[in-house]
Amino acid sequence: MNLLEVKDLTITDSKNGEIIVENNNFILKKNSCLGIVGESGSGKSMTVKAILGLTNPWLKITGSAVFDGQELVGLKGNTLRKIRGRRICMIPQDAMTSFDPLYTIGYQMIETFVENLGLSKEQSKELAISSLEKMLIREPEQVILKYPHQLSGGMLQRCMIAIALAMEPDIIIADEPTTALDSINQKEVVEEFVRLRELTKTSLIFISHDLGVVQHLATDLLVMKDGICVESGPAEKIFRNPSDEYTKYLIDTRIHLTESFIQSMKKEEVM
Ligand SMILES: Nc1ncnc2c1ncn2[C@@H]1O[C@H](COP(=O)(O)OP(=O)(O)OP(=O)(O)O)[C@@H](O)[C@H]1O
Repeated sequence: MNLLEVKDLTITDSKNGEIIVENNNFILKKNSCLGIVGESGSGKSMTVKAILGLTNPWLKITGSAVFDGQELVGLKGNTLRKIRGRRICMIPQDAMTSFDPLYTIGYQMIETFVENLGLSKEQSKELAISSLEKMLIREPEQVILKYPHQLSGGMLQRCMIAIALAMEPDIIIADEPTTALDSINQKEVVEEFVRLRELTKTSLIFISHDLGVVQHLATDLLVMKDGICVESGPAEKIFRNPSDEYTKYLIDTRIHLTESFIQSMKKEEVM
């Protein structure tokens, strides 16, 4: 079943007439993961922000994005805010800036659950701890007492994923969630997303410029370049037999990078 159906989504900067994203089309099926890939500035973030009504007012959005039977393009105020908070959750690039430095992680998780799920403070605290446990975070009772600066970027990102998990949304959108992390934390966070997909029936849109990251998760792919979708379809098929030159380039660079990484690891082993 299609959960989100995007048709001819176009974003134009009304200040200068520049087209930022042109005629984007894709479908997110229930219980699937759509990977949106492409280099920086190709329009990946803009595409999802437009769907969620998070773009600046001078950007004109045309086309359609139907979520569970409801058109999102042109939807205003409270209705969209409710969908955004509860049914579609967005995990940002940098968790460090998403948490308020003045409050503990627990306080912020509890506030979110009280407000969005209508739970009591006590129930919200229990949910905070159990959702951190599901993300295999050790000593969650201690973690919720910490302030953001006392935790690593990877840990904060895992807390973000735990919040999204607890909200049980229909869709989680993760916008380059590993970009701000070092490679060890990146690997861990990707593993959390794999676990999240196994634990829940939540559908996922995972944005990344790194095909290697997406490869572990995506069931479907959308490849973007200069605001245009150059290729889309089942991930396995695209990885096996890409039809677009740019997709081929992305896959080749990825293979090259992986090979040089393996070679450098071998060298270190010899030394
Ligand atoms: N507020 C804005 N007004 C006008 N143009 C914008 C605005 N924000 C971004 N853009 C432009 O839109 C284009 C697409 O940006 P977008 O952030 O979607 O790219 P991206 O593929 O997500 O890149 P990244 O991986 O760096 O996040 C860029 O050329 C950018 O300069």
